[in-house]
Amino acid sequence: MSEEGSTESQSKTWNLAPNTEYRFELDPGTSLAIKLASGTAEVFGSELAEGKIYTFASECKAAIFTWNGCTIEVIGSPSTEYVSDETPMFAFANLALIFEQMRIQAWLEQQDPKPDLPPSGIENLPPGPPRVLVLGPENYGKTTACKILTNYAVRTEAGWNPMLVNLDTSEGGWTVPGTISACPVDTPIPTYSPANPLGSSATSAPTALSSSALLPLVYWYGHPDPRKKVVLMERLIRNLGESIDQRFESDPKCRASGLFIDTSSGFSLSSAGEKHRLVKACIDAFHVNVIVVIGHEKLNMEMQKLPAVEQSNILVLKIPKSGGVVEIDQAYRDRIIDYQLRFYFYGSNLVLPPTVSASSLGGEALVDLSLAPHSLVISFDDITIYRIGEETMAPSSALPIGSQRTITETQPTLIDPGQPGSGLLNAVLALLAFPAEGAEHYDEEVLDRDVSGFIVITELDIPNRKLTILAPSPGTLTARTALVGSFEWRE
Ligand SMILES: Nc1ncnc2c1ncn2[C@@H]1O[C@H](COP(=O)(O)OP(=O)(O)OP(=O)(O)O)[C@@H](O)[C@H]1O
Repeated sequence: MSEEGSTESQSKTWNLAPNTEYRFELDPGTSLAIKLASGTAEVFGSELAEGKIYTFASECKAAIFTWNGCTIEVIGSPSTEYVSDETPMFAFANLALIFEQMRIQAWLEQQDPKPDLPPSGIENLPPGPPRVLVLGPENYGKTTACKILTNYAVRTEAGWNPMLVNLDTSEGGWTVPGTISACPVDTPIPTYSPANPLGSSATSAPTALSSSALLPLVYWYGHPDPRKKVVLMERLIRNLGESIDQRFESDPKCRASGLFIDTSSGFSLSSAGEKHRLVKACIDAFHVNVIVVIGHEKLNMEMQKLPAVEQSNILVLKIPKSGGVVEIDQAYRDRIIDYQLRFYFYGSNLVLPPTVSASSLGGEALVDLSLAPHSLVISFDDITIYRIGEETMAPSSALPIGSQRTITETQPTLIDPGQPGSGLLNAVLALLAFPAEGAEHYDEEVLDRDVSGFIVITELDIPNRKLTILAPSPGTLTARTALVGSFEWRE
């Protein structure tokens, strides 16, 4: 059980004028409670209910925005707090309007017989539902933009359920870091902790599902930087795109709702000879028809001129960067990875201020989602572990003269846990979802399988050929196949 800090109980009231936001940042080990006393307010597009209390923890940095003015009561002591009247929320509202038009048109187009279509009212919109790729440098608010736009879509009366795609492998989205994932969203995504930036998923808590727990489709990449293994990343993006297409075939409402793709800054950086290769992969796999560039003129121009963008008539829109987006450093990023891994296995137990009772809480704050992971001892022979690519291999200079390395970036290499330096101790492993567990499969197939869960190797007993595993549930791991990357469990 992990504790998410203590909250001091002093309370402060803030009166927010229309179109302003209260921004706050929390220190490690502290938490904050905010009550909407009157008026209307939202956190990154997710509305707050009047009179309810919302909690924030794990060094959360966020803002309470109001369109019409409100009064909030803040219980606790954030390390930074201020009100700003300079926000990009009008730009987001305009984007939301454009995307709503595209959804309505796409939905009507899908009907049989097709009704007479009313004019969209907005000129030169690309055809089809909004399939939006969000790009920008590091710490520009890409994840926040995706959240706001998704939340504005699900809040309309039409009942849209857009697909949210997380390609930021430096953070886990709904699961652990190192993954890419997608999930249809039909209720607003709350913000309360960077341990689960896109809301809680069902994958970590099969016995404690909240009504809005999401079931994302997940593929394992294994590293924070998408440029580390570009060919592998392209292949996973293609796989995810195909899975989403299949989902859209069986769910026309989801198809018309469109999708939002969150990326890491690695997608926006052009490296020599491979200019915007991952952007092109996204355009192809997700049939992107809108690119939203956050606050970066040069990237905006590069996108307008990208042949793949010109050929497909993709609409490129630039929106300003919010002054509220926090510059986060590597140490904080490392702590977020730890929070996300810990949340996957242990859940969280938030300490409430003395004056706050659990019954007064609103939204989806996980006050007491304590999970009990299991420690299992298994034999080396029970599990097959692969690493993708060549990182544990001898350097090319150590190969015999004249011989060439034949292993490619996407070649699965079988790992022997008995080999010293296997890199398995404390490694995070993704368990693959093979339809028939234990059935024979080709090595290559491990590249294209989605993930059913995660485990950590906590002890390696080479003499007795045993592994001690931390697993979210007690089930057997016999004949399972797993992938290892570069993420480690830190106590
Ligand atoms: N208006 C705001 N007020 C306060 N905090 C904010 C605001 N907008 C974003 N943040 C916070 O700033 C941090 C960075 O934002 P975000 O994760 O959206 O950026 P990003 O561009 O996706 O980052 P990355 O480079 O890691 O992909 C997050 O903790 C987010 O909650």
